[in-house]
Amino acid sequence: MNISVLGCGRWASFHAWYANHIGHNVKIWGREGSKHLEQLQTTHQNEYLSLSPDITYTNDLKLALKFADTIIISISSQQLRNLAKEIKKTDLYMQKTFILCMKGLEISTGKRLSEVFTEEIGEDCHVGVWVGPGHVQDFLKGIPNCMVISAKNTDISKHIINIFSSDLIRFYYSEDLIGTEIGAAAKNVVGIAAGMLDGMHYTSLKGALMARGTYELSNLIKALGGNNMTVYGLSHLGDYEATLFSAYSNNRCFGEDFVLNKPFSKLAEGIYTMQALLKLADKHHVELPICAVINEIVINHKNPKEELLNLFMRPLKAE
Ligand SMILES: NC(=O)C1=CN([C@@H]2O[C@H](COP(=O)(O)OP(=O)(O)OC[C@H]3O[C@@H](n4cnc5c(N)ncnc54)[C@H](OP(=O)(O)O)[C@@H]3O)[C@@H](O)[C@H]2O)C=CC1
Ligand SMILES: O=C(CO)COP(=O)(O)O
Repeated sequence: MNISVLGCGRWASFHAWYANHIGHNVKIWGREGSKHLEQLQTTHQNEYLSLSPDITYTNDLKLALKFADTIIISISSQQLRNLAKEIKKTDLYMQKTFILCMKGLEISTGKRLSEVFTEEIGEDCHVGVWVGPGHVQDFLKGIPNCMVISAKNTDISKHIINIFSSDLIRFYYSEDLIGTEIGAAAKNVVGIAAGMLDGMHYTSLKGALMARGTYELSNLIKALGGNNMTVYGLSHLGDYEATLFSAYSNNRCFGEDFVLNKPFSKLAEGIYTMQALLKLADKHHVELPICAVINEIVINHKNPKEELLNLFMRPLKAE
């Protein structure tokens, strides 16, 4: 089957590798001037992986959309609306299946990525999200993982699972798109908090962080109309190992480097997501103490140790 991958960074290149690995024909699209695209095109590799020479490349969005009926998108979440507008202009999206492989929320609106995409494109295509734990580095070593697909309609999820199942990735589907997307995006904020604890040598507080992180997110998911139990599934709690404990997690590394005053240049989606989550929390009258504290530290430059200790050592409160 033909698969197009829109995006050519860390996770998009993994998707291209994976689709090729399980026998699909793959075309990668990158925007005009993309250094990532140029590197892949000329060397067939990047800092994470090597790609088969069978994979083709383009910076022509129309060519990428014509190539396949199943299209993976993995770019930075804040750019999805712009890309969706470009896709809309091509008129080449009808009846295709778009799979959003990103973890974020739109900072200006708090909207989930499937909402953003559907708002721009309309209902003439199928949209699913593919999230859950997984790092390129682990998959490339052959270590399998479980991931989750969600869509408005379960038939779409099952269709995606049929195309992409393998011994390397075992899929589950979730009927709770709201909980799945919020959970996937929010785990990055908890990952930043975990990295800060690591940087402060307070790693043992990660147990409390996990207990309280799931609790506060479950309240938000419920208020948004999702299932509060989804937070304990693959998209959120199931991704804690890969984010709160993994040396490969950009979000955890960002948090650690932040408290150590070291620069961090890779994409840490949690920085944007925490701001979107706080808007949602405000609108729906839900408290998100962990998100609020991380926001105070990162955006308002409050003292990390003081803020995090205040968070966990708050006055008497029933669990
Ligand atoms: N287990 C999982 O499900 C994982 C999910 N992710 C998610 O994948 C997403 C991407 O992360 P990652 O690959 O690390 O990020 P990278 O920074 O490595 O790649 C981002 C890509 O987005 C592209 N891009 C940015 N803006 C635009 C735009 N306006 N139009 C088109 N392309 C654009 C960049 O293009 P350019 O090449 O020009 O810079 C780059 O190719 C994130 O949401 C992340 O959370 C990441 C890892 C694992
Ligand atoms: O989502 C991921 C692992 O499941 C990747 O997390 P980071 O973006 O923090 O590296």
